[in-house]
Amino acid sequence: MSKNTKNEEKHSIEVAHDDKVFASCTFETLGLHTRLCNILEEKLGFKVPTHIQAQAVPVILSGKHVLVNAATGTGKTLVYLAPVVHHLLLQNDKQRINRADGTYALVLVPTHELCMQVYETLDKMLHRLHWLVPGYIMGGESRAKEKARLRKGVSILVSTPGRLLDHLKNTSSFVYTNLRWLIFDEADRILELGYGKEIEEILTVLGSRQDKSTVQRQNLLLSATLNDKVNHLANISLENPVTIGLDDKKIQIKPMCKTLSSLEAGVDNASDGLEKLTNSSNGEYNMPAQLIQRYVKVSCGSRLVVLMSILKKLFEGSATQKIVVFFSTCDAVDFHYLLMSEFQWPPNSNSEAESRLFLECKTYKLHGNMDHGERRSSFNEFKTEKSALLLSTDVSARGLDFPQVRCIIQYDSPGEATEYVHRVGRTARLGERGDSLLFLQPIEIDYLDELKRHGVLLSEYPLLKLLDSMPFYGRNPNVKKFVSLETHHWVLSLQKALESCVITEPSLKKLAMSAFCSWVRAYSAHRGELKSIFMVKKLHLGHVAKSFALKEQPSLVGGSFQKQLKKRNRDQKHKGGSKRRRIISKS
Ligand SMILES: Nc1ncnc2c1ncn2[C@@H]1O[C@H](COP(=O)(O)OP(=O)(O)OP(=O)(O)O)[C@@H](O)[C@H]1O
Repeated sequence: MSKNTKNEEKHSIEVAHDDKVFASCTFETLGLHTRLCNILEEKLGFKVPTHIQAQAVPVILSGKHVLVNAATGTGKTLVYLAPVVHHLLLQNDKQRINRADGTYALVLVPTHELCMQVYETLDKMLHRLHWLVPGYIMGGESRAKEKARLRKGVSILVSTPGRLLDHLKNTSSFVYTNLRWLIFDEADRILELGYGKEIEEILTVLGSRQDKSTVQRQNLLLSATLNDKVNHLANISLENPVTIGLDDKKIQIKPMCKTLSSLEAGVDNASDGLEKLTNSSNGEYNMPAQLIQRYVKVSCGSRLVVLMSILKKLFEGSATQKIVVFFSTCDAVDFHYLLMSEFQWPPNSNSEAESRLFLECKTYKLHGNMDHGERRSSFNEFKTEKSALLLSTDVSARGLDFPQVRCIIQYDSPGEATEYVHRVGRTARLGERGDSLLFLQPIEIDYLDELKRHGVLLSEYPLLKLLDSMPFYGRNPNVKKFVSLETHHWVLSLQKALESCVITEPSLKKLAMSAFCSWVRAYSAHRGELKSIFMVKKLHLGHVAKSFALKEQPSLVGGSFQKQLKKRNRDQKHKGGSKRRRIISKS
């Protein structure tokens, strides 16, 4: 948690350090409207603020521009929503607010799911305040319906950047002359996804309005991790900001001459501001203290078997088990989803009664290539399940609040350390316990040093112990213990069974081949220093194929893929930069 004692002194808030999550004050003592405090308790069940809420809410109430950096799952959503609702309640006490006033607060978020999630919290907060209208707009929804909603008036609007810009430009009935708050939630991710240009345009459109208007604007930026792009966004959007949750070493908001879009393209690395940010990118992350973080070292060809075994063990070991597994591509999610929904055990069983699914759990998937309806129902259903498995790309990595997720498995490595932090942040939220497991191949083990640079330390998962304990092993007393992973009886048998399943099911085989191809492409798209850890030329493509339960590397894919790789390398040399990974995992 933050060490920003200045703010604590300023607002005389006593934050109890004996409790790791909650502060020893009440929402009233933070200065929030009594009506809002009642709603927080009765509608949301929030009795006392979390530490970050206790620290940040009074500062935000004071009207300052604020940059908030706090660990995942510490309640940052309320940090910005509560002061906005408070001020609107006060305003309404003096002069009635109505829909025709248009939008008072804009919340920008990177993904649809986060948009819905923030909207739902807001909706609960405004339940009894009928004159304050919550709303959301986001890509993929009907523009006409959104236009109609905006025409009627939305007091607090949650949006993804592209769609907001669209309405700012094209919906003349969208009233935002009273806009008082502009909030960027998961600010770094918005920029990671390539929305830099849209953000600049949004700031220009809203900024020019602000010049003409008498309304005073307060801008807020929030994220669990920061990078040079957030520094730049902070620089162009915040005036004399208060930073909360940051020590001075971590970030210095310093003028930078670059545009957000040039930062996205990795152009002009030699600016003054970037020097400061190199320091910030070496800084330690705020991780939930109770999170148990481990890694498992697995050679490429055994990855699938190990994943399946660990999942089986976890689901059989507990009646209520909620797990999220992260993959690097949509194709990989589709393949593993179908495989896990079809793969039977024991294999080749004659009797239907004897043969069951290898993983007997409810399985969901979530990625950006799914249609909106499917994506929404997956998200909502997994949220309400007590025991289930979610296979996902990084679309779930940011901000999503799935209750009671006990374990995060990063089957494909996250790339930058910030992504690691957000992925594991889907568990161990608000002081709850949680485990995380990172898969690494022996050739990738230096990634642990990259995490260590940010103060993230992982212990090794006892893999052989797990494999020795699998039931199949018990039936074969002649097998020697302490054999290597690749020659382990359980591993060999399960791999064989998985390969037979894939080869006999054409749709599965097709998905495996596409997933193989996009996996290697994603692997080759790691940026900067990570390129020396995740080196595609060190991969044995035959073993990669095995990890998709393919007996051999698909020859067709291999040839064309090598050509694609060479072309990509040539293109990157010409462009002098890499736009890379986010394009593939734009989830
Ligand atoms: N004061 C509170 N009392 C009880 N629960 C709370 C309180 N504040 C927030 N929560 C709950 O804590 C969970 C995490 O909150 P939230 O999603 O805002 O965290 P976050 O810091 O934004 O996480 P991330 O960095 O992953 O986006 C949510 O389920 C939210 O409802």
